[in-house]
Amino acid sequence: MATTPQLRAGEDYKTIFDGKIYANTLFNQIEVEGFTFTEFRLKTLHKIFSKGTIKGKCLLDIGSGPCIHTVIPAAKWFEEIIMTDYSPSNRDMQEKWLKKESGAHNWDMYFKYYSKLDGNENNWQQLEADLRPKIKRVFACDVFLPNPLDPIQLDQVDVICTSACLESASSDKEKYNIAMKNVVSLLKPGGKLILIGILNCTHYSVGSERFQCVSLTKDDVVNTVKKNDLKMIEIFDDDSSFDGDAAPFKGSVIILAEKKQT
Ligand SMILES: C[S@@+](CC[C@H](N)C(=O)[O-])C[C@H]1O[C@@H](n2cnc3c(N)ncnc32)[C@H](O)[C@@H]1O
Repeated sequence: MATTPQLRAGEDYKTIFDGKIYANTLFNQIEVEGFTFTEFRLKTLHKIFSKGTIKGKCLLDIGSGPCIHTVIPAAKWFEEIIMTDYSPSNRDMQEKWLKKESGAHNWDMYFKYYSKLDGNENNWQQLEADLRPKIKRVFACDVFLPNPLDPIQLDQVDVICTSACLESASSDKEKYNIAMKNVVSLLKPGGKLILIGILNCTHYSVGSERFQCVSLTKDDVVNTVKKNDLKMIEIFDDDSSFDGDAAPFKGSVIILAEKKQT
């Protein structure tokens, strides 16, 4: 009889999570029949950033994992982009990509996809060359600390982007709310949050390990945003679902919100 794998969480991200396997499992393809989450994220982020209104000195990406797909279309609008993660394996993958070291994930198809959305397919290597020097720092981060970047004291930033992190880090809705509150404390009043959330997902797998996730509805996400000093600007949703063991979920949402002036 098949046994259900133990659900991993918290400190397991420091010891067990393998960023290389995660990247290879979820980020070796973009267009997958019946699975539109990746394309939904790329098209929506492209739409959000190509207006040229979401810009500033610093963009902070929270719980980046080994990934850079969220910040490619942001590069030209910011002086600096900071990537963060709780897992050392993910931060190592970030550093490898930045330093072009062996073992780095190959993100070429993502640069090609965005440059095609820009209507300038041949420009993808320029997008890559523009992004690398903008990512000046990769920090450790724990969304359950009042200052998630502790011991770093960062000036509040213009824009925060976070994708599938807060629900993966949280065991319940109360923790999800605390994580959101801590993350929003890093944002300037008037600053923008781009929150990418995966819905109705209880776990996801990385290799043979299964990680917990708090199951959220769209209303849960919207209500948590509104509870945390944020004003909704725009909401995008996708009803794509997936029932394979890698990440069973139903739906995803991207919220663009603004931190209220106090
Ligand atoms: C499902 S992955 C998402 C990664 C990436 N942002 C993406 O879009 O694929 C969840 C991420 O949350 C990170 N994470 C888990 N607990 C965390 C915590 N307490 N603080 C910050 N990040 C955490 C994990 O290390 C992992 O990279």
